[in-house]
Amino acid sequence: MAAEWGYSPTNGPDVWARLFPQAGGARQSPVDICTSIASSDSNLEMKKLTFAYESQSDLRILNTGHGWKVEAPQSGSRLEGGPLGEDIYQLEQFHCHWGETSAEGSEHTVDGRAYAGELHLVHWNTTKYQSFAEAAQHPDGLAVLGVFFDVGNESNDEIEKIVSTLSEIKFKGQFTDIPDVIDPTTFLPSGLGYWTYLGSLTTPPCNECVIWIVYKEPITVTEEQLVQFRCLSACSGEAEEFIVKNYRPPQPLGNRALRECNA
Ligand SMILES: Cc1ccn(O)c(=O)c1
Ligand SMILES: [Zn+2]
Repeated sequence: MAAEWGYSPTNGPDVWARLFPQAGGARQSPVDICTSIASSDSNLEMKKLTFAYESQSDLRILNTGHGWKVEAPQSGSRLEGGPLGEDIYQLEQFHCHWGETSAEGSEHTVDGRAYAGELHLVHWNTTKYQSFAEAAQHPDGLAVLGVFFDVGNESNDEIEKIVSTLSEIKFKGQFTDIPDVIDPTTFLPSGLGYWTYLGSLTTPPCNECVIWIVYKEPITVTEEQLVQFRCLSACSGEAEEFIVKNYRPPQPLGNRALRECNA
């Protein structure tokens, strides 16, 4: 039975490549965003990144054993423009990465600085591919919007809708429906400037199929909300092994272009 990957010293990011060869590739994510080498590109300003999401209720949230994930296949959603060429990408799911304390937790870092967490809105290329699974096999198959979390005093109402369900999915494999209406647009910061580069999934099998779009401006969550994330269990049974961290550290950017758009 393949060893279960995770984030501990014996099954974490340092050893993923043994079981998942792509994890050792040259186009891996996350990366440290070195702002001094980010190049602005007028094409990104001209072809504005646009998104349109539906508000949905009864979305299913599950405990994957590596965190929470909201399944949000939205045939009516559209992410296009910016670095996405002529293709239209559709929302599939969103989830989050966090750390043991709020001093860490994001996957991407900015000039070496980590944020307290990072939300990923995962989309797939419906112009070229017939399914999410097929898209994940191609270099332009997925587009992931990354949004950093800063810790502040105001609770994030949309994140609170997620937090309020976590007691029902304490154990790996459990799922429930989020009764509240979720509007993914509310997860996005007010300032829409972003960095973009070609990368990968940040969890095994680490397919090199993602066009990353990481917003510069963080959104705010509270420490209490992050504490609730850390109470999820990585196990399905009684043995409680809390998911206190589920972020992959930055990988080499290599000779990849890092572009920015100050929308
Ligand atoms: C599809 C996928 C899987 C894992 N992660 O972390 C992502 O951000 C996207
Ligand atoms: Zn992710």
